[in-house]
Amino acid sequence: MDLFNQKKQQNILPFDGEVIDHGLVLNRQECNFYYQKLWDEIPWENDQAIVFGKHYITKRKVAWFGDKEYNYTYSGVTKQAHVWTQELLELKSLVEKLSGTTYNSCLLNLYHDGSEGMAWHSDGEKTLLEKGTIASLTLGAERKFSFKHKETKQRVDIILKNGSLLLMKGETQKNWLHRLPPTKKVHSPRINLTFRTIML
Ligand SMILES: O=C(O)CCC(=O)C(=O)O
Ligand SMILES: [Fe+2]
Repeated sequence: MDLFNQKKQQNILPFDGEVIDHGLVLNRQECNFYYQKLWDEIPWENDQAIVFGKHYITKRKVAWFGDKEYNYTYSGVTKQAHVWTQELLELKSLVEKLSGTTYNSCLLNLYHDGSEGMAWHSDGEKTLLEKGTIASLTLGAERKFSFKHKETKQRVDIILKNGSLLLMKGETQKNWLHRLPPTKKVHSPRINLTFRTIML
C-alpha cells in the first residue's frame, strides 16, 4: 500500500470507533448511470417509524434490499426486503471489494432536497451483526454528515460527495451517533445506500 492510499484510509474518529472515508469510488459517468437507474427502478416508499408510541411518516423515501425477501423490523415497523437488482449487485460487489467484507442487505434512502435528513441515531439494532461494518455510498447531492460521541458529545463532521464511500466499523455504532443534518443550501436529491449484515 502506498502513502497516498494510507492517508486516504485514515480513521476520521479520534477514539471509540472507526470511520473510514474512502473518498470517490465511482467516476462521474458511473454516478449518473447508477443514480438514474436507482431513481427510476427502485420501488421507493415513504418511511414509517414508531417513536414513543407515535406513528411518523417521513418525506424521505426508502427501500430495503437483500439476499431474500425477509422481514426486517426497524424503528418499530416491519418492512419487507426486495431481492437485489442487477445494479445493486454491481454496487454491492464494488463495495465488498473495497471494504473486504460481505453484506446481505442494503437500506436505500432518497432525500429529495436539503429539507430532508435523518436525525441522530446509531445503527445498533439487535438484528444487525454486532461490530459489523456498515458501508455508505452516496449518489447525487453532496451533504454534510455528522458524528457525535454518546458520552463526551465530541463532534466530527464530514462532507459526503457524489460517488463517495464511507465505512463505519467496529465500535462506532456502540459509542457514536450519526445524522444527516437538514440544510437550506441543497436543492437537489441525494440517494444513499447503506450496505449491512443482518442476522437472518
Ligand atoms: O443518508 C445517509 O448518509 C445516512 C443514512 C443512515 O444513517 C442510515 O440509513 O442509517
Ligand atoms: Fe445510520
